[in-house]
Amino acid sequence: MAEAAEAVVETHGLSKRYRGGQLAVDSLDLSVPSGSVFGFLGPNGSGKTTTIRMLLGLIEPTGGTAHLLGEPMPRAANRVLPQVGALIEGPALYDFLSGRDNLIRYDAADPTADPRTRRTRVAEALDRVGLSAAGAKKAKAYSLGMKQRLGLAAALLQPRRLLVLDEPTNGLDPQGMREIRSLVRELADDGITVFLSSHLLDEIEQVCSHTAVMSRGKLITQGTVAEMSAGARGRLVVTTPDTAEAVPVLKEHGVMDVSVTADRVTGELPAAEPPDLADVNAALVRADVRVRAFGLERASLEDVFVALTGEGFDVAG
Ligand SMILES: Nc1ncnc2c1ncn2[C@@H]1O[C@H](COP(=O)(O)OP(=O)(O)OP(=O)(O)O)[C@@H](O)[C@H]1O
Repeated sequence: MAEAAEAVVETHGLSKRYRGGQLAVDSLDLSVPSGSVFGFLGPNGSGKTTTIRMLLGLIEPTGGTAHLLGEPMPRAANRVLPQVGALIEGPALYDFLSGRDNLIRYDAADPTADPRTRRTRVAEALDRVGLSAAGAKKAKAYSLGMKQRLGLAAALLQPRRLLVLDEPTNGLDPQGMREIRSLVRELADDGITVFLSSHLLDEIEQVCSHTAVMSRGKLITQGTVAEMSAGARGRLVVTTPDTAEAVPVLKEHGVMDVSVTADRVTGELPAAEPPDLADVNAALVRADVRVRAFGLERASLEDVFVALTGEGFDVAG
């Protein structure tokens, strides 16, 4: 029998009201299963960074509780944080030092790190993020993506149970994004739980097993990415040169919100008593609609977000 996975991050009623009066995080109940790649999704300003800062004990909550690796934060910070790697708002790097020397500085700043094994640890961390060959280059010659990978290497100098990454691909070009995403998958394969925030829906769909969706400081939903997309109904898509003839047939079968773009007619199936798709297809053929393709488009997380909030997902910024 499968046991419920232990929660690596658990919050109850976690809230933060900033001094200006703004309730940035409102009664958050979050549960991040061990071994997951957990995508913390929300538009800019929805409270993700504030939550991450509370989880890591960088700011005090104004309400509720947060547990990291089963221990209360910020009380147990000294015991917990050595097992947690974090990358928030890009790594602080010395531009005039090489990538390797930057890591040596990070390692030397850790009082628990044995100086005798420092060089090995640094070499292994560089190797893990694919920067061995570039290790001797000055950090100022690094691309943004390489700097971000160096930041990850710094977070991986010690064995970690949890990695917390705040918008790790923000500002990166597509190649840099791909590198970070595949690195995240590799780390998860090694058994590290990864908690990452993002305002990019497709990023969450590509790399995460689980997700929590935030809007205006509140948690809207959480669960596995697969369950969430399956829960939202996809749109019916008919590809045909006879769009004008297809529209009334779909409407007769209860399809709602029918719209036409080029040779595609799409519409939403009613939740109550959806028509049998075989009947809809047969009716199209009877009405001499020449059908090139017919099927349900998989629902995206964006559909889920829109269905739950009634708002568009603003990906600007
Ligand atoms: N130090 C602060 N003092 C007052 N208000 C703040 C502070 N930090 C954030 N806020 C406000 O709290 C809300 C949530 O911000 P937060 O940075 O947590 O959101 P976010 O989802 O991480 O967005 P982003 O991706 O833009 O960082 C915003 O309205 C923001 O303006």
